[in-house]
Amino acid sequence: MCAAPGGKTTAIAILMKDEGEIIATDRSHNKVLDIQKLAAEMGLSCIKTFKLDALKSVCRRDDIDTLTDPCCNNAKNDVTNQVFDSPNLEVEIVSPIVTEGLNSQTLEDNRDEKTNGRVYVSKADARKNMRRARNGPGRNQSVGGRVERSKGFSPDSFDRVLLDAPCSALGLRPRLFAGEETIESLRNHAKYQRRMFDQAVQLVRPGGVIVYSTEKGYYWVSVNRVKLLWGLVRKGGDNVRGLSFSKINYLVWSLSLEDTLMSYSYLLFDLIQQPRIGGPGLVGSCEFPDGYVEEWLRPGEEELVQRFDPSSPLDTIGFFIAKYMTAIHEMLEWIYVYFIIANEGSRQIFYDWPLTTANFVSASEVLDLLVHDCDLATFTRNVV
Ligand SMILES: C[S@@+](CC[C@H](N)C(=O)[O-])C[C@H]1O[C@@H](n2cnc3c(N)ncnc32)[C@H](O)[C@@H]1O
Repeated sequence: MCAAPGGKTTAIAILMKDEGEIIATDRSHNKVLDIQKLAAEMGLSCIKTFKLDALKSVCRRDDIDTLTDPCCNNAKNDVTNQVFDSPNLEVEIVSPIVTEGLNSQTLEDNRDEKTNGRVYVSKADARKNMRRARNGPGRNQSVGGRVERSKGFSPDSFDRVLLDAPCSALGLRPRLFAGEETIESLRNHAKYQRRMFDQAVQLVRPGGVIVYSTEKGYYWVSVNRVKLLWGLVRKGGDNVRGLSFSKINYLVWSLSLEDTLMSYSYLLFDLIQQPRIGGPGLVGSCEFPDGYVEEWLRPGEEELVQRFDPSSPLDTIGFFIAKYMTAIHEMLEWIYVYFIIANEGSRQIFYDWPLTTANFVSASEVLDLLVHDCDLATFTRNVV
């Protein structure tokens, strides 16, 4: 997910010796072309690319039920069948677009001379221009190409998911400190990334693996420094210099099952050890000026993630990686069960089940129930 321009995708394909199957998706049409181009340059053929908004990576249940969605017409088939046997995939042809130099000035440049220099741009065009400015034309700006647009994939249909979430670009060279973000924008960014993660959770099969990576400045900012920066924020307004509030620590926090969980899917995942090349994550919490407290990692969790700190002796950009494996992993015999209340179809209310030995049940029993949408009655009958 969020695969363009394809650096990690092609690296994975090489590790797989160009065997098996990799689905690489990105929401930007031109960037999907970049993945194709890179894969072709490297002579890799196991990569299939799609234009797909990561927030809509999972096809809707009614699409599965009504068999109308070409990508989801056979929920139990593997990815290959869902996607490539489908005759109805939409194919977009990109015509060459000239977007060189497109920036915030673009709207200004859209002046209609007949209106004496007054700017008239329809809202739709303005949005389109903004999108192009944000996504960029990609390296293939003068070359048209075919991009298949996916309508999403069935739940549980991937062995592994790499979500390389878009970042706020803080902590990236050359502009480590851009100072353009506001508290609100950073929080929204975190929510956006969390929604993507939620999709990844649904896509991966039980027992599968998710790797979440993002280029962030946040993780290399020490707790004290955050507090210091917040001091500056209070003084200087809403502009957070060089500081990006991020989501993965929050996710990890959720995954520690101490928070109200957004989705029961999180119950199924656990951080796992990984080859260590970066430093530990941040432990503690951060209080925002409005009183909101963001919890970071709990003691013991910091070694399960990797944080790359540009201010350390490592020659690195700010970066963060966490790897999750579903709790069905054989090493995990038990999981802590939360009550899931099927609140008229929505499973958003969670009640903590007191932590006693009696309340531990076999992971496979619970997972069987949780993975398949069960209602409270079934859950109670079978587990409680
Ligand atoms: C950090 S870059 C990915 C880098 C890539 N994984 C690599 O290693 O070459 C983030 C990507 O996320 C894409 N992106 C941003 N929002 C998206 C969304 N909602 N759905 C899909 N892709 C998105 C951007 O177009 C961008 O290509």
